[in-house]
Order: sequence, then structure tokens, then C-alpha cells
Amino acid sequence: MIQAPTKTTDLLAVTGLGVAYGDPAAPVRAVVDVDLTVGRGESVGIVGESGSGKSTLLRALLGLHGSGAAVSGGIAVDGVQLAHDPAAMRRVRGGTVSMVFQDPVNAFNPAYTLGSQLGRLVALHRPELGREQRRAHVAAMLDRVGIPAHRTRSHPFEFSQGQLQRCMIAAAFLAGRPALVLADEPTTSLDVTVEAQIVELIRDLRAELGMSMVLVTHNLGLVADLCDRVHVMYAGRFVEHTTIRGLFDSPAHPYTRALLKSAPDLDRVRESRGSRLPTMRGGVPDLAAPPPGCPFAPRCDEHLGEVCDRDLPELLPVPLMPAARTAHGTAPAGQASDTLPRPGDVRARCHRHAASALSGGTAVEGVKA
Ligand SMILES: Nc1ncnc2c1ncn2[C@@H]1O[C@H](COP(=O)(O)OP(=O)(O)OP(=O)(O)O)[C@@H](O)[C@H]1O
Repeated sequence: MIQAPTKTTDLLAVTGLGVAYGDPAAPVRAVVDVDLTVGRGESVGIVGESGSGKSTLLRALLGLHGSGAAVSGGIAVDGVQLAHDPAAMRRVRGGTVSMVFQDPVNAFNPAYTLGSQLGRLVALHRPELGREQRRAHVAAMLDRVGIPAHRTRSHPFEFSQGQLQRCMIAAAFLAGRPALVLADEPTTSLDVTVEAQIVELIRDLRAELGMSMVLVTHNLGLVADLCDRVHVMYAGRFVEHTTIRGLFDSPAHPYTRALLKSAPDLDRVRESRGSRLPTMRGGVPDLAAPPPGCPFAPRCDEHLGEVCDRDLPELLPVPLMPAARTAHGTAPAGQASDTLPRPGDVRARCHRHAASALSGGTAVEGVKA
């Protein structure tokens, strides 16, 4: 049985992380100045549109960004700095920190049976186990994720996508003793019923084993199901950091509000009766030549004027809206009040909030943040 981590310091501490691809003279800045901490046993979501840099960020945490990328900033796991130390990164990759990839089909080698691939992983991360113990461990791993042990003799192409995703979850959560699992869109390739089963499996394994998780997704419902707090990412930067309750009840950044409005749900689909569902206008800017000022300004419905086009806003604490403050004092029965946003929980990168803080509540046209 894998033991839950016990120390209280942050397990993951990312500071000023940057990842740039391509020509250094005109780089694609896929991740810019990202700070991220994950405590022991905590689950943190990262949401944003396609192309906002989520997968690049996650891959960089394990040094999987590829040789064409320039990485700057710090990545510390358990207090050990990994960012510019490939040997240290190799020591934690797959062991202390493991990863669930988006596409389970391409994550396995079609030429080898599942048992041999999982067996090699176990041998790498549990060298103390002998051959028979290793076999038993692989069978137990598969059994835990709902795959019959005799399927160790099958090849990856003999499994459905959902079964393969279960196998990948077994590899990430159970082959070694990970303290942190990075999950990149773990349900994107699955239909809704299988998605629900996989979400339940991940939730159960985390509850049982106590590991931390960073979950990257464009699916806000998945974040609500699996995370404690969330960062919203746009054009390579974090633009909002909030609690799950804060995300849905009092989103602070205009981009977060636009994301929530664009998320399809059954009620909205029913109401629209064939008319167009709301979408966000425009697209993520070219990350090789982002607009000056706030990168969301050209698409923002709450644009304040020149300041948004000129100055990049800082990530600042957001004063809670009255509704969120009230909600905090009156948590519904069964709802832990610490899941609700508290003053200081929410930070957003938006001139609107800087203006509001400076003027005592009223947004001011053209204010300098
Ligand atoms: N290997 C690479 N070489 C050059 N540019 C890249 C590379 N990988 C990603 N990018 C660019 O980095 C930016 C961010 O891509 P990334 O895949 O991280 O976004 P994402 O938010 O994860 O999107 P998705 O949800 O579609 O995976 C995009 O502009 C993409 O074209």
C-alpha cells in the first residue's frame, strides 16, 4: 500500500516558470512567469482554452518539454530544485511525480503486452520486488482499476480507450509511490459514461492514497469534481487563482466569466433549441506576438480603455463581491465553509480590480494599475 505523504510543507513549488519555443529572436512564449504551489494531498486545477499553455506547463514540470524549448524559473519538488538539473528531474519522473496523459492509445507501445510494460515500470520504481512479487503487483494494480488480471497478456490494441485509460491510471498511481500525479486532460478522449467512471476512479485512488494532483483540463465540471482550487490560464499566464466555489459563484476575471458562459450544459442546450450556444469571440493571441497590455483586452467585454491596451495587469488580490461574502457566512448544510472563497483567496490579473481597489469600489476609466 502506498503511504500518504505526511509533511506539511508544499510538495510542489513553481516560481517564475517560463517556457518558450522556437526562434529565440521571436519565441512562442507558451508559459510566462507562472507561480504555482501544491500542498501535500491537495488537488489543483488549471483551466483555459486550447492553446493557452496548459499542457506545456504540465510537461515542463517533468522536463518533458522537448529539446526545442527554453525553460526558465524554478521547479522544486519536496524542496529539491529540478528545473535545470536533468539528473534530479529523472530521479523524480515517474516515481515521486507521475503523469496521466491525454491519449492512452499512444501512451503504450503496441508491440508489447500490457503486463510486460507495466512490469518494466514496476521494476524501475520498486526495484526491491522480485519477479513473482512484481507479477503479483501488476495483477493487483490492474484489479484495483477494474481490469481482470488475465488481461496482462493482451496488447494495447486489444483494449478499449476507457480500459487503456484505466491502465494508464494504474501506471501513474500504483506502479511506484507517487506523491504527486500530473493529469493532462485525462478524460478528453472518452465518452460521458466512461468519463464519469474514470473521474470516480481518480477520486477514489486519491482518497485512498492521499497523493497530490495537478489537473489540466478545459472541462470546468471536471475541476469541480476533482480539485480543491483552480488557476485560470490565458495566453501562457495565470489570470485568476480561486477556490472551486469562487470559480462558479464569483469569477473575478472577465476571461473566467466568458469561459463559464461558453461552457455548454444540458439546460443551456435545451433552452437554445437549435439556436447558437454562446461562444467567446476571437481566439487566443499569437503567443509569438501577443498584444501589448492585457492579452485578453481585444476580446474583453469589460474593457476599461487605454490602460488595458497599454499595461499588463498584475495578479492582485480581489475584494470579494457582496454575494460571495454573504455566501461565506451562510454555507449551506453539508457544505464546508472553507470551500467558499475568503478575502485573499481570489487573485486576478485585471485592471478592473486594480481600479476598483484604488477607487474604493468604482472602476475608473483609464486608471493606471
Ligand atoms: N513543441 C512545440 N513547438 C512549438 N510550439 C509549441 C509546441 N508545443 C506547444 N506549442 C505552442 O504552445 C502554445 C500552447 O500550447 P499547449 O498545447 O501548451 O496549450 P494547451 O492549453 O494545452 O492547449 P490544448 O488544450 O489544445 O492542449 C500553442 O501556441 C502551441 O502552438
